[in-house]
Amino acid sequence: MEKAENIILKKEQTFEKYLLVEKIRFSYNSENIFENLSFSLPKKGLMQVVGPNGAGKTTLFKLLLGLYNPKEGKIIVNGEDITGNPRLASKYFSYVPQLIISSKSLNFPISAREFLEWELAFEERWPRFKINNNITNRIKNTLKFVRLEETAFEKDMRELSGGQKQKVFIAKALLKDKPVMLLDEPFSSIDPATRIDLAEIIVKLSREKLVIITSHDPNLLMKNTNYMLLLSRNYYTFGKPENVYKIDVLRNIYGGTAIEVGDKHLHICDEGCKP
Ligand SMILES: Nc1ncnc2c1ncn2[C@@H]1O[C@H](COP(=O)(O)OP(=O)(O)OP(=O)(O)O)[C@@H](O)[C@H]1O
Repeated sequence: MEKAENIILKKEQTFEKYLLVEKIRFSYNSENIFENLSFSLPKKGLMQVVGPNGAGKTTLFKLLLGLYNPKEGKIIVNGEDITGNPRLASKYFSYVPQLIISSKSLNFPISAREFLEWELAFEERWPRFKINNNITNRIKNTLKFVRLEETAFEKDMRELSGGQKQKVFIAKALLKDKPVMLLDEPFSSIDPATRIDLAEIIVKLSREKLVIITSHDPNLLMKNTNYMLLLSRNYYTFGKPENVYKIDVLRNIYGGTAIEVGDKHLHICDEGCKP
């Protein structure tokens, strides 16, 4: 029989390849979004998923969250096969969806603090859950961690700016304290100053957990990025930025809108920039 301490050790073991995506094939209809997609990540750090509209970034997140079953392949977290199983996936992942600022559904008349209290009440399974000072303090500390100004804690969410709302949603995900955080385009519709603020928060988080973000502007976090997944339909490259974030790879993905500026600074042109 196995000794008790061995069993405990096994339970606490962290696999070096903490998140393993293995040979994923996925399609919504006849056309494959992913074909043989594989990558692996350690327990901590930052990965940026970069690719043009429709490349499959959000689909990848939905696969990680177990919301879709791939046609082939597996997703394994810390040795546990979570493929197509949202309940198992929710043990490991928290998710901040892309914030669509124009969405009326985000304009609910509830304060940031109340919103998070409700979130926590929903997460806690014990029936006598009551909001007390400890819970309120935990929420306030989380809101401070994401650098939401204290004057915004009690404001209705509909009065908050896009950046402030984004921070509340990151705080909501953080309260769940899951080992992997997925952020879908956290910088979209956010003003430049708040982007820098958010970027610093993301870097801080990536020292504690695995953070995966999708982005159209990888340069903002490039210095602190440990891995990149560059995606376009049926083509992908994965690796450390110094090995994969190269102009020829970007041109494969973005075509002529990928440009090299000055001293090897890579840039993906949007509407306001002419290649
Ligand atoms: N539920 C669905 N049913 C059918 N096709 C879908 C569905 N969801 C997404 N798609 C298609 O799959 C492709 C990948 O979509 P996805 O949203 O994952 O791309 P993305 O890289 O996140 O794009 P964006 O940068 O615009 O957010 C797109 O062509 C999209 O139209």
